[in-house]
This record gives sequence, structure tokens and C-alpha cells, in this order.
Amino acid sequence: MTDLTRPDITLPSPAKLNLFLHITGRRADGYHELQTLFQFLDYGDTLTFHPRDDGVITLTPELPGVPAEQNLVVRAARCLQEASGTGKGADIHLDKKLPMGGGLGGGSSNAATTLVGLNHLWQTGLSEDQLAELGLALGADVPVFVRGRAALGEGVGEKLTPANPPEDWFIVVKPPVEISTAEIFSDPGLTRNTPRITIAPAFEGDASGYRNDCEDVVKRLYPEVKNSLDWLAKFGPARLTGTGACIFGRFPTEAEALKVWAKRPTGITGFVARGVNHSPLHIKLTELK
Ligand SMILES: C[C@@](CO)(OP(=O)(O)O)[C@H](O)COP(=O)(O)OP(=O)(O)OC[C@H]1O[C@@H](n2ccc(N)nc2=O)[C@H](O)[C@@H]1O
Ligand SMILES: Nc1ncnc2c1ncn2[C@@H]1O[C@H](COP(=O)(O)OP(=O)(O)O)[C@@H](O)[C@H]1O
Repeated sequence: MTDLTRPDITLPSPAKLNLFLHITGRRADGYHELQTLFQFLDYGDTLTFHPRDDGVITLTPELPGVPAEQNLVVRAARCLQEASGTGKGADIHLDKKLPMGGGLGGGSSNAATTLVGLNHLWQTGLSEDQLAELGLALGADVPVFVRGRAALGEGVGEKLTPANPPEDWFIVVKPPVEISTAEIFSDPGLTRNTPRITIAPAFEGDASGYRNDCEDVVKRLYPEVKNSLDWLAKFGPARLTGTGACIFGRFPTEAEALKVWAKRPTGITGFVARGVNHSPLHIKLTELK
């Protein structure tokens, strides 16, 4: 039953960018080994949690094509119930702004906000390490959102070393296609042997050599992505995030990003946001504590 005596908590569920994404090898199980630099955006979805005492989890509204039981929010809530043994539940509202299948990690971020938010609300007391481990079972990108620090991700993205890339401004464009991660990783033309980087400056500031190894395959399969990249690259470095479809261009100030954004041709959709090294989720939680 909904408990009206306890207040809702509303928490951000930010997007991530892969500032670079290198594929350095392949594991015996077929999964690709990566080196990727994760940074958060001060832009994303919002989740509101209202506690219940009867163990029931509800989610509104339903996302198109994703039944509630498959939604990463509900799956994360159930994982936490199981791991902690709590009898509590929640009514959860998801305000979705991030495009799905866009390489912005929206689903993973929603799962992480649910794990971290409900652990706080239910006072289940799991450690950050325990939450990151639960999250990894839901998706490779969930741990970085649980930990809330910009980081170099290795392995399949779960071995995280905190990093401090510049907190630049970005234009993020969403080409009108949804791309499945599995499709890109199974392409025979994918570069899978990029040498591992071991020099720290690459993770801190020198963005000149940043690259995404999925970009050539995605441009070949999806001309819409190539067209958007061709437009954005006129104004500075532009790259794919994750396995796409979204692309981003980097600008030193908000004013410069907005100036270019104002010139976008009809049909280019997306947003302007700032790259941040501390997740808005963790900043909000600190304010609540
Ligand atoms: C590429 C990244 C980079 O941040 O982001 P997105 O583009 O999804 O946002 C992630 O590593 C995405 O990880 P994750 O979200 O767990 O991938 P899934 O959609 O579950 O993967 C779908 C399929 O892609 C393949 N896959 C995925 C990740 C990986 N490191 N190697 C792979 O070979 C596997 O065949 C897997 O079954
Ligand atoms: N809460 C959720 N938000 C977004 N996608 C979700 C969610 N729950 C499950 N999904 C599924 O996960 C897929 C990947 O979504 P998303 O994480 O937004 O993209 P990406 O992994 O490309 O960054 C979606 O196409 C959808 O089927």
C-alpha cells in the first residue's frame, strides 16, 4: 500500500558520453574488451520514488515497446529487493527525455538511479561496491552511473578508474535511427585490435586523439548518422557515443555551442548540455542526506 506519510524523492538520471571508445580485443565469450572514457551530462531523465510497505513495484508511464517487467527500472528494483531481503516496494514515475538506443546510456542510468535511490529510500544499506555489482548484471554501463565519477572504463566497461576530462559543452544530435549494440559488435568490419593506451594525459585533457572504433561501421550502415556527423564536424571535433546513434560535438563554452545549435538545418534534433565529472544523481543525494 502507498505510504502517504513518507515523502517522494525525485532524482536525476543523467546521460553519459563515451568521449572515446577503443576496442582492444575480444574475450573468449565473444564480448569485446574496451577502453572508454565516460563523462556524464547535466541532462537526462528524472525518476520519482514513492515508498510502499507491501513490496509492490509499479512504474508509470510504460515506455513504448518496453513492457514494465522488462524495464530496467523495475528489474533494478527487483534486484535490490532480492539482494537486500527488504519487504518494501515503491511507486516509481519515469520522466523520459533521453532517446532510447541512442548510446547515451539512458536505460543503464535509470537502473543505477533506481538502485542508488531505493537503497537510500528503503535504507537497505548496500555498499557502493555491492550496488555496482548488482548493476553490472543489468548492463555494462550501470556501474559507472552507480559510482557517479567520470572514469576510464576497461574490461567490458566495468573496471573503472576515475578521470577528469575537461567539463566542456556539447551539442548532442540524435539521428532518426535506433541502433542495436549487438548489430555493431557483430559486424565483420569492426576494428577490434586498437592498442591499449597507458598514458594518463589522454584521460585528463588532450582530446585530440579521441576516437570511437564503432564509428566507421555505424556510418556505413546508417547514412543518417554520417550526414549528422558531416554537419557537426564543420564546427569542430564530432564523434559517435557508444554504438550510436547519437553523436556529439565539443565546445569550450555554452555560448559557442548555442551559436552553432541555432544554425542547425531543419531535421537535425538533439540538445545542448555540459559534460560533468560528478554525476548530478550523487550531487542531489548529498543534498538530501
Ligand atoms: C557500447 C556501450 C559503451 O558504453 O554502450 P551503448 O552504446 O550500449 O550505450 C556499452 O559497452 C554496451 O554495453 P551493454 O549495454 O551491456 O551492451 P548490451 O546492449 O547488453 O550488448 C548487446 C550485445 O552486444 C555485444 N557486446 C556488448 C558489449 C561488449 N563490450 N561487447 C559485445 O560484444 C554482445 O553480443 C551483447 O550481447
Ligand atoms: N528504462 C529504460 N530506458 C531506456 N531503455 C530501456 C529501459 N528499460 C529497458 N530499456 C531497453 O534498453 C534498450 C537500450 O536503451 P538505452 O540504454 O536508452 O540505449 P543505449 O544502450 O544505446 O544507450 C532500449 O532500446 C530498451 O529496449
